[in-house]
Amino acid sequence: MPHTTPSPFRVPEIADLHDAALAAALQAAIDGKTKPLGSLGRIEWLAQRVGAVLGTATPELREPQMLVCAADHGLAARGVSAYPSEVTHQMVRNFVAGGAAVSVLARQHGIALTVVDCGVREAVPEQPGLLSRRLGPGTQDALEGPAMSAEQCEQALAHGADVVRGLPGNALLLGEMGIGNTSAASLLLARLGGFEVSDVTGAGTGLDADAVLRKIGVLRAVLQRHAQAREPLAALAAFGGFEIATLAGAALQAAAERRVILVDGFIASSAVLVASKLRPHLLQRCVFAHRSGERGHALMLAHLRADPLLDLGLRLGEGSGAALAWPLLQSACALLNQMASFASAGVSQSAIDAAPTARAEPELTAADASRKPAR
Ligand SMILES: Cc1cc2ncn([C@H]3O[C@H](COP(=O)(O)O)[C@@H](O)[C@H]3O)c2cc1C
Ligand SMILES: O=C(O)c1cccnc1
Repeated sequence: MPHTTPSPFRVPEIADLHDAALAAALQAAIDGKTKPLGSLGRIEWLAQRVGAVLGTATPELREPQMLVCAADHGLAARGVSAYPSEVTHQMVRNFVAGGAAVSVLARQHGIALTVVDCGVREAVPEQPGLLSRRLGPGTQDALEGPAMSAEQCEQALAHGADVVRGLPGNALLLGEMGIGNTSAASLLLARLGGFEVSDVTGAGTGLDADAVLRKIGVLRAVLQRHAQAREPLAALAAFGGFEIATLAGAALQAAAERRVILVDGFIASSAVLVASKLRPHLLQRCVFAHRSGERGHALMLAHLRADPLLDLGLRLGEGSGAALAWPLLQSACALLNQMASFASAGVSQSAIDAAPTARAEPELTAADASRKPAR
């Protein structure tokens, strides 16, 4: 049964988080800890980021929520994935039954898991842990027309925002499932990032080299078919999918509520890409969990000027990389809140004046991002 949206979607305002006094207080707290200056490396950046999002120098993460949005793609019938569309609903059942990678990792780390059927071809009945926000049995074939209508796109965004409003806690982890969705993510990145499609298209679930070339050919034709779809929401409607649009709405709402947003791999990043084109300050609330092995993710991260926490060669999706990175956020907060300071522990500080270059790495600059997509 289709879920009716309570109200039309209005893209929420997302304020600039920049707060020099808080950043200085966080830096002073980090530098005052009993360790050589800058020695916790990127964890110091992470403490800064989480503190900035939660608006305090003593941040506490509460009730983390993993949101896995699932849907099918009309384009999957064009042979752009190594697996058939049935796998989407089979995996949705697996998520809820607790047997998927993301189920195991979420359980291990005490992260609540909510799966949303945004339009899986074969509907899975609503049950504990599974919400139905279906917009149909998958998107249309993007080679024939837009993957979804403008109304469906707006509905999906509204669904994502609505689901987040109903979740407790102050941290949201983004995951997804949908056979064919690396194609949608590549299309969104090519169009919104201005990249050549062959530079941002990869093997997904495991296509061989010839099949990747055929996939690139299909995606190039889709881009030509929708040459006019240049605005973020027009591109989202043209290329899909329902799960990516729902995640984009979820990210916008989470950002408006000042939740920490932990982004998984290539596909979750594509939802954040769309959302950030609508509201650039959203990126101040994001932590990118890892650099996926999927071709295109390194360019996506560079385009977003993001430096991810992990680089493990993951190419799974589901939110698995976000769940793996989660304990690093917990550690950053624990260190900030529990480590002794030089003053409290009576430890002598360096005799040499603090060298500014030894401090936590600042955000990547545009120049850095183009120079070093890798860490
Ligand atoms: C068993 C299985 C479990 C998965 N879990 C995530 N994905 C991942 O693979 C899909 C994207 O790749 P493509 O665009 O090539 O279809 C998405 O569903 C993604 O989450 C899976 C894929 C499979 C086969
Ligand atoms: O990085 C991802 O999200 C990804 C990569 C390959 C297949 N599915 C997901």
